[in-house]
Amino acid sequence: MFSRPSLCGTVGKLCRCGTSATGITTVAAATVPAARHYHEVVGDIVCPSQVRGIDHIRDPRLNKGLAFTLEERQTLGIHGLQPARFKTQEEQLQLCKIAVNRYTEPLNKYLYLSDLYDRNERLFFRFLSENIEDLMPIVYTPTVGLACQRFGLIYRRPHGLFITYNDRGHIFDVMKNWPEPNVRAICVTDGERILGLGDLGACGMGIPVGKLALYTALAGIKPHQCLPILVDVGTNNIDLLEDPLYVGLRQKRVVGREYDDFIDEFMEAVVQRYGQNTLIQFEDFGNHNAFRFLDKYRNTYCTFNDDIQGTASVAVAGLYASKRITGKSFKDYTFLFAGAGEAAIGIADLTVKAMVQDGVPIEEAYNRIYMVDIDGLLTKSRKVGSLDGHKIHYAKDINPMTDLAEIVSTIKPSVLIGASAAAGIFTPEILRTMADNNERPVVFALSNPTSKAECTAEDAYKNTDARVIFSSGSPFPPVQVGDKTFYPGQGNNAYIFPGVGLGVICTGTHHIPDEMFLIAAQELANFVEPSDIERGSLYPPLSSIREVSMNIAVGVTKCAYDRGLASTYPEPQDKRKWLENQLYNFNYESSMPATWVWPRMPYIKTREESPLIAAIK
Ligand SMILES: NC(=O)C1=CN([C@@H]2O[C@H](COP(=O)(O)OP(=O)(O)OC[C@H]3O[C@@H](n4cnc5c(N)ncnc54)[C@H](OP(=O)(O)O)[C@@H]3O)[C@@H](O)[C@H]2O)C=CC1
Ligand SMILES: CC(=O)C(=O)O
Ligand SMILES: [Mg+2]
Repeated sequence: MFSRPSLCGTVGKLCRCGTSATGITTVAAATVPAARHYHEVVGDIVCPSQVRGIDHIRDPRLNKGLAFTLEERQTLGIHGLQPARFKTQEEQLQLCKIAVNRYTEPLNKYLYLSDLYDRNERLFFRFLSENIEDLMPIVYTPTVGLACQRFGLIYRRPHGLFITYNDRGHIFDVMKNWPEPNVRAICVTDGERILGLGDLGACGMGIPVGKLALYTALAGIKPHQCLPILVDVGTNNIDLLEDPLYVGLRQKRVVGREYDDFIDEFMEAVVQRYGQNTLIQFEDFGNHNAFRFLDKYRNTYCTFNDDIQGTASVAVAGLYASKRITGKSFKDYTFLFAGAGEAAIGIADLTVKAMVQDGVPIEEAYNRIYMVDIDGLLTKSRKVGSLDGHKIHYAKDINPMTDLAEIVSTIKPSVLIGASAAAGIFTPEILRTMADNNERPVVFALSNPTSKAECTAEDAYKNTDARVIFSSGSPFPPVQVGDKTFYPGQGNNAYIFPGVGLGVICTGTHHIPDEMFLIAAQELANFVEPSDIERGSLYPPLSSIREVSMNIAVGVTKCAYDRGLASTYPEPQDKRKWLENQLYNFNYESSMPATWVWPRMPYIKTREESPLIAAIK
């Protein structure tokens, strides 16, 4: 149980369930109004028996499908509303598998899962968490990109909050309409840079919904503690503005002072509604805003930018793991980034930190990193203004070059990292040059979705005599070269943000230092087994990502207490166990009231009276 004052909530009446706030005290708690307990069908402690009849089945948080026992069906007044058969959650999971596999189109699988989420929350999350290799590509990249592009067509029910520019001055009031009182983690986007697909405006909502589904599925953070938000300030995507199916504000993006004031108000409203330590994950904002907001809010709010910091962490983990194959240390690497935006700069900055930690002097670390943006190599001779922000650190005193193939031939990088959203720019020629210059070239094609990757896994292996150490942002199928099959790993921030999120919200961390992302990178790299490397992957299999998330959360928790950033006290001794005790229960719980029952229909046999019913678990 997280250390927050309102642990249970039934609509509008003071709680008489006897539940008390946890004995753990937190600084955050002091900022929240005095603990008042309400019973609601929301949050952590629900009193399921208070929602009876068909409403019980219609509530996805209470619904268990055919797993309601005879006693529960009697007690809840739902007897007869379902067929006679009883099914365990395990049987239901088997059915889900059959059902989702009936669809061949990924978008139809996405819709099936979305319906399941609306119907039966625990079944959805258990299904997702136990089948992550098959289902992550559906709820996340690449299919979530398609779902965003078709958002106006497929939108059905609210999975998050839309706050539009018309709500300025009233954002707190809009936030009050979200029914959950105990949100701990928000993922927010303004839809300006959705994956590598550009400005999708309000259709970008699919991204925070998908990210937060992974918070639960991969790190066990309770779903009611997660809130996806789309701040709708318009879109500059002309196709969307002209599309009759577009569901967002039909106007150009609000910019400048008005936009900044709006985001300021949003941040303040989050704190007012949910407390100072509410985690706010910025996702898929445009480049020019992403860095500004990170700099502006990182020391005053509990916030991080996933595209900058989460991506940095997963990529640096891959670099750590690559050293085990190349046998080199960071000081022997030369890095070339195709892209100099959120992801690339984030990775470069954290790589510098990792190199410095490995004993490389900071100037030497910067010297080892070359970057290319849309205008070519970052050089000192560039016009003033074209080296804005963080780019300046990586500009080199060499002749300008614009052709990536020429740059690769000249710089001779040992590591080539793509985060450009420019599909196919790692041409066969470039990959062959990487192989000519390195015994084991390292190539990351991190852009999402699959259609935006700098190269395919197949191209990477086939143009390097299969010597490449490869990873990609979106999943690629295994590649067969000769008699060997390679299983490329997925260099995606999904390995990082759920574990960081768990550690941060459990500890009530005030703000999140970069150090936590370096710790996360090291935890992830430590989890990589020789067998993963052997099969061609720099990352552990997705099926073990829940264990990875827990290790990351433990590392983040230690850091939060060591650095005095935690506000949940007392400090737990056994941090892993303490974290585990706060996780979501993916299994159905009893729907029977603890102390009293409605009279059962007298002609129905009880478990004891009927051997048939007694056999049902
Ligand atoms: N795998 C993962 O976990 C993640 C992957 N990504 C992916 O990375 C990609 C980029 O995202 P992000 O960094 O946020 O976007 P940004 O818009 O911040 O950065 C894109 C960068 O690519 C540069 N660029 C564009 N076209 C080319 C080109 N043809 N050659 C060289 N450079 C080019 C841009 O140049 P300029 O600066 O001049 O505009 C810019 O520096 C997206 O596809 C995104 O999905 C992002 C986050 C996480
Ligand atoms: C993975 C991710 O965050 C992105 O592509 O934007
Ligand atoms: Mg992103």
